[in-house]
Amino acid sequence: MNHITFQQDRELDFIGLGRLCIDLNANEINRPMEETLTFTKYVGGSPANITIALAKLGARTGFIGKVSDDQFGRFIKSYLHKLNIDTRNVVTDHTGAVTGLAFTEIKSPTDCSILMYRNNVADLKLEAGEVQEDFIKRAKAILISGTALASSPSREAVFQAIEYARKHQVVIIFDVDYRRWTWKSKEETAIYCNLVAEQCDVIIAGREEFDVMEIVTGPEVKDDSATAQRWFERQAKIVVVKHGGDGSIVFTKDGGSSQGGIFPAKQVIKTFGAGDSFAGAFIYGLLQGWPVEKCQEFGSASASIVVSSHSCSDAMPTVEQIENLIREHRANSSI
Ligand SMILES: Nc1ncnc2c1ncn2[C@@H]1O[C@H](COP(=O)(O)OP(=O)(O)O)[C@@H](O)[C@H]1O
Ligand SMILES: O=C(O)C[C@@H](O)[C@H](O)C(=O)COP(=O)(O)O
Repeated sequence: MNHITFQQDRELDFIGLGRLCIDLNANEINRPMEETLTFTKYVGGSPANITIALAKLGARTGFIGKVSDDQFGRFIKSYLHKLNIDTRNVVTDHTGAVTGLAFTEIKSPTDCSILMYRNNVADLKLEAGEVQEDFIKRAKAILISGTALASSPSREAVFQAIEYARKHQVVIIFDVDYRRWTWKSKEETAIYCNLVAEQCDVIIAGREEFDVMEIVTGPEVKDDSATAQRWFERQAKIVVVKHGGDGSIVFTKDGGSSQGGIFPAKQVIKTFGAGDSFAGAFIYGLLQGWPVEKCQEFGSASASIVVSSHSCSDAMPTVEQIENLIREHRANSSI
């Protein structure tokens, strides 16, 4: 029991909506970008990573997005096919738009940053008329990535998807996924993210992301419990506040909360990807009907595996890998 009721008669467990991009992760780790010579190419984009995480855990998944009509767009689509992610609503752009690129700089395990190239990107060109109602109604849950709200027409496509999801009782999950380069101002981010969050059943964001959303609404004092309460007065049943290496707190509408720590990684390679792997495994747990504490533990263990790896998407773990890590951790803690 976890406060979320999924419609059981659905062909798909989960649909991700938003960007399908490329991550170019520095091969020479512990160096600044200026001195980096080579990169490895992976499928990336936060909602893509989350959907890939769920697919690797065995969920039946699909995606709504737009890719460029070039080698990168084709690489992304074929990667999704290999993981059995339904791409019937992944549209190909024909206006000359490009794939967003995220170059990652791994200066040290704790000092990582991302250089994003996002001019004229295909993902933000998804139009409301391209979102298929018939596809959304086949799913138990849909994830909205906040970055898809950064400009039109993708912004309207999100609102269209939410309309269809609500009409067909598809659980709506919002990952705020704030990438400041994509937005004109924090106020713009706050206004659109708040408009979406008030229609969502599950909201997942870092403390700093909630702070951005609270610029226009308050409160002045930043408090996780007060933040969650504000969304429980709307549609939300679960609010997750992420705190990086300090773990996370999951709040539920009935007044419950669960403070979760992390699974310390043996070797942290980089910190990005933690949020996406956490979200993927957490949502997987919700779909299984697990209590939120178990979903949170599963998410944290998944994040620990991804921060120990070079990639985000490729490194998303299987159920067995996560269970092994949790078992190992318990065995070590009881020594
Ligand atoms: N260095 C780390 N080692 C192990 N787990 C981590 C680490 N950093 C984050 N996590 C886990 O991943 C979750 C999400 O991380 P966070 O950094 O808050 O998200 P985001 O990547 O979206 O900013 C945390 O709540 C925690 O469980
Ligand atoms: O989201 C992007 O466009 C880049 C991602 O693919 C990248 O790997 C990343 O930053 C992961 O984000 P996080 O999980 O929020 O740390």
